[in-house]
Amino acid sequence: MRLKVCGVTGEDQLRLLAGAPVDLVGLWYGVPGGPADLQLAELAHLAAVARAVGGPEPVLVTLLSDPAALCAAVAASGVSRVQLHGYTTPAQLRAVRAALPEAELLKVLHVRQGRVVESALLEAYQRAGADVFLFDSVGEDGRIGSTGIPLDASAVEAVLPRIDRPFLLAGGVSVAGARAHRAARQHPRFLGIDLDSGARTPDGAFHPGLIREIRAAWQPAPPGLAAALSCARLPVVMELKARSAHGQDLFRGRSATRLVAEYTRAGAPALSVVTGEWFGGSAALLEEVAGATELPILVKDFFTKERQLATARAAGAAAVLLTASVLPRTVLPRLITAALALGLTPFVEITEEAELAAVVHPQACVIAVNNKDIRQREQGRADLTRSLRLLPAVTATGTPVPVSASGIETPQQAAALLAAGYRGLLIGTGLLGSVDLDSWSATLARESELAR
Ligand SMILES: O=C(O)c1ccccc1NCC(=O)[C@H](O)[C@H](O)COP(=O)(O)O
Repeated sequence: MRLKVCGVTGEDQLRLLAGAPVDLVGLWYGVPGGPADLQLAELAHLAAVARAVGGPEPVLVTLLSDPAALCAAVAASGVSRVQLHGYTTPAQLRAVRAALPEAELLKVLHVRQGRVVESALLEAYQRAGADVFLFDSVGEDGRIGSTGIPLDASAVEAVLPRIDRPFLLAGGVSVAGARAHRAARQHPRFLGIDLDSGARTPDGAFHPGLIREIRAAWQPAPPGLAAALSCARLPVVMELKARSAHGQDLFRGRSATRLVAEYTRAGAPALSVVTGEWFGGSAALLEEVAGATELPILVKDFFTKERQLATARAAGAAAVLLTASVLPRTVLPRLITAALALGLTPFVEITEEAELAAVVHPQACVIAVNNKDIRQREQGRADLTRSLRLLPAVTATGTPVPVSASGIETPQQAAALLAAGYRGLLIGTGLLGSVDLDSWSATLARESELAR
């Protein structure tokens, strides 16, 4: 993720920011009346200092859209990134592109009253040669640039499907604001954030500590479930399930937040949260877990409708359980497609080979074999040989990460399933019941190493 700080006016600020986690600094030029507007000579001087201190790279931030004036500023300052902050038209941007073929052009998209003002022109800006988009909020009075007003997340998300350029987010960027922009931060084209007021103390001075905190809060979440399992040393989705199928309390007085911390320390690449009521789950449990982690979260519930998937997505799910044995053959494909459209990984659980016939887009799904049977409310014994039997059929679908789920109690059983060819495991009761989670995962790591 890249972090840009805007409105730098002095050498001392540049030197301070050179020691902070900042990638780009915005130097204002051609912003009449703007509090940080610079004369051409000042712009050239600060750009030279920025290069000399070897810190963040300068960006020329301007309301100008006249190609000749912009060429002169670029020539005088040597700054090759130009942020067109005004209501530049696609035709003007095309002319700037022609005049500055080597420059990186950042086009600002203004968000006002819940919508992107330039929404109808997005494709035209892309065709005209914009390299990067930067979403920024507009004041009630029409004021633009460093307004300090939090950016409207839903206005941004509404246009993201039409954007094929990287994008930055600006407008009142703060630690607290990161949560609202979770979906945008996870978008593959998310490039970073741009801050001004959020980077300063009340007296207007830049504060590296604040910048560091904001950077940490906005860092995009790790990759989705399949990628997280593929890269993990211990590819175990660690589950938070409040009660067993027999009503036994599995949390034993531990809060969800504490369990998240323990699982994270034990090396979990992803978490599963059972929200289903049978297992003592709830939306509040998911909310607590989502607030305590940036790991991908699988939500386990009986999803039967598209709108339930959207609710799970909004609550922080990265993946959703779709249980093939309880969903009608016509419904499963629809839910898989809907989940994918929402940016969710379908975690499709099967218990028989025949259930695979209804799994569409298997390459985009994580397919898991459940060793228990949900139709018996998981009250029967687990059968791990089912996983071994069904592995060839699951692998043949092309799913990137075959998973074995449920009833895995010991690290030795887990290691044997990985050695057999499973790329991921899902474990709840075995981990929640273990007296020493760190030693459970260390044993699994050792056993897996030996099995290799
Ligand atoms: O399997 C389902 O359809 C289901 C639906 C709603 C809530 C929970 C559901 N299954 C429970 C589980 O999947 C298990 O908790 C999970 O596989 C872990 O099992 P275990 O390691 O044996 O606790």
